[in-house]
Amino acid sequence: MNIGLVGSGAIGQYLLKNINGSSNGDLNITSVFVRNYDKYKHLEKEYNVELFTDLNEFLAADTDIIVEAANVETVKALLPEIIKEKDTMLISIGALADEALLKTVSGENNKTLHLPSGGIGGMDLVQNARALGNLDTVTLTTRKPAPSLIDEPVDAETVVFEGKAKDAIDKFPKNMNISIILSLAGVGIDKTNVVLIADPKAELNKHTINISGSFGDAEFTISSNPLPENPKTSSLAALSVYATLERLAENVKIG
Ligand SMILES: NC(=O)C1=CN([C@@H]2O[C@H](COP(=O)(O)OP(=O)(O)OC[C@H]3O[C@@H](n4cnc5c(N)ncnc54)[C@H](OP(=O)(O)O)[C@@H]3O)[C@@H](O)[C@H]2O)C=CC1
Ligand SMILES: O=C([O-])CC(=O)C(=O)O
Repeated sequence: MNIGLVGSGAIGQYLLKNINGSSNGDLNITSVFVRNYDKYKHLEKEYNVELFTDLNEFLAADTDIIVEAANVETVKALLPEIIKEKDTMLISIGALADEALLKTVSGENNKTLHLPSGGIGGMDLVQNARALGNLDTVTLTTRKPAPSLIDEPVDAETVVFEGKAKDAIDKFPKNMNISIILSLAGVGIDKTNVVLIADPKAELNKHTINISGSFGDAEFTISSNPLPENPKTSSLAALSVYATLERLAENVKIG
């Protein structure tokens, strides 16, 4: 499978290293879309990829899927064009809090949009629980090392946001993409509760999800190492893109 990558930061380079940098079955990143050619031209030789700065040329290249690992703004700007041409996988899922964009990309003539579970998991469970409309409450509590969330130092753990997912992603677009995948799987951006805690003692990104409905209730916690290249981002987020790509080719589907 030929992959076109948008964004070459912590997640993008993790994918390049683990897909092109190892002898890896069917996956191959062949094209990379960047906004600054000089900054990333070293990737061409390092990973045997072609760099593009023109979106039309990038989309015309021989790729089976586009994988985005850039940011929410880039998704808002580029996704409507990309999804007309190619199956696409997003990690900056927060862009889909924009209901007009979500409607545009869900259009009939579009290609398939894949949304990995990113820094969290259990999205199968959440979707099962809401299947007959009987999911009542969903709450995400995220605790991260304080510098990932706020610039000013704090001595004690501090709640920096408490409210609904639609406002969480507006205030923390680099940390709250998970609140939007959880909303899409569950009860929507207006009903999904979010608590965000900056913890000066934390070393891991810790996400606890509580749901309740007619099935019963569930609570699960993910503690993930931050990626060294971007500590805001959990290593599980990069793994989730990689593993979702691998699963595309499988004909036994789990979950
Ligand atoms: N869904 C989830 O669970 C999670 C989502 N994320 C999200 O994933 C995204 C990527 O994360 P991460 O790799 O850590 O971020 P980084 O900041 O490390 O990398 C972002 C990359 O995107 C590039 N980029 C930005 N704008 C554009 C553009 N217009 N065109 C092409 N490339 C662009 C940047 O290039 P440049 O050097 O030019 O700025 C950089 O290479 C972020 O939005 C992050 O918030 C992260 C963790 C979990
Ligand atoms: O990786 C994480 O822990 C979550 C994250 O940054 C996001 O959802 O934007």
